[in-house]
Amino acid sequence: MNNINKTIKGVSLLTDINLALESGHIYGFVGDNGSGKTVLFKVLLGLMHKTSGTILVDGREQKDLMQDVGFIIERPEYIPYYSAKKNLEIIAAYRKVADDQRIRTVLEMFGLDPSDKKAVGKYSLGMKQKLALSMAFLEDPKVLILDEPLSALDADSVQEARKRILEEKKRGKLVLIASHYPEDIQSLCDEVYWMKNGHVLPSKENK
Ligand SMILES: Nc1ncnc2c1ncn2[C@@H]1O[C@H](COP(=O)(O)OP(=O)(O)OP(=O)(O)O)[C@@H](O)[C@H]1O
Repeated sequence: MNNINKTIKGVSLLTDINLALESGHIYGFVGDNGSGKTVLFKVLLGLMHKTSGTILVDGREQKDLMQDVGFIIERPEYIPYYSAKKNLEIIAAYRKVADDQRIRTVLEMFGLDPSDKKAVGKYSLGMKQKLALSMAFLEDPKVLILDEPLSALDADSVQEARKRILEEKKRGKLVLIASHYPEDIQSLCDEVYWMKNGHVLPSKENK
C-alpha cells in the first residue's frame, strides 16, 4: 500500500497508509473504535474507493485485492431461509472453484454440520460467525481479510479457529486480522499495526 488516503466530505478517514505485507504472514490491526481498521479493509477489498494512493500486488498495481481474497467484514451476506451448506453451494456456483467436498470440509473446519438443515437466519451469533469463516475460507484464497472474526465464538471454537488461521499462514497465505482481543492478536500475529484516527502508527509489537 503506497500512500493510501481516504477522504469523505472533507473528513480524512485514512491518511498516508504505507504498508508492505508479505505472504505467509499474519498482520494484526488494532485500535480504538472508529480508528479506521474497517475502512482500510474495505478500501483494500474495493468495497470503498480510495481517494488516492496505490495498491501493488507482486509489484503490479491493482485496483483492489478482490480477485483472490476471502473476507469477513461486518455481517456475513447470506440467504436466511437456506441452510449453511446451501448458502455455500450458491457462492461456490459462481466461480466453480469449490466442490461439494470442499464445502463440507470448510463447514466442518469451523464446527458446523454440513447435514444440518436449519435455516441460517435462525443461527445464533456464534454460528453465524462460523458460517462467515466458512465463506471466507471456501475458495482457498491467497489472502484472508478478517474483521473481528472470532468475537462471538465460544472458547473451544476460538482455539479451533485460531488453529485454522495459523494453518493458512503455514500454507503461505497472507492474513490481515482486526481484533479487540489481545489474545487473538498475540497468539496469531507476526506483526501488529496500531491505528489511530485513520493513521497507522509505527509497529510496536513484533514476534
Ligand atoms: N461510509 C462512511 N461515511 C463516512 N464516514 C465513515 C464511513 N464509514 C466509516 N466512516 C467513519 O470512518 C471512521 C473509521 O471507521 P471504521 O469502521 O474503519 O473504524 P474501526 O477501526 O473499524 O472501528 P471498530 O473497532 O468500532 O470496528 C469512523 O469515524 C467512521 O464513522
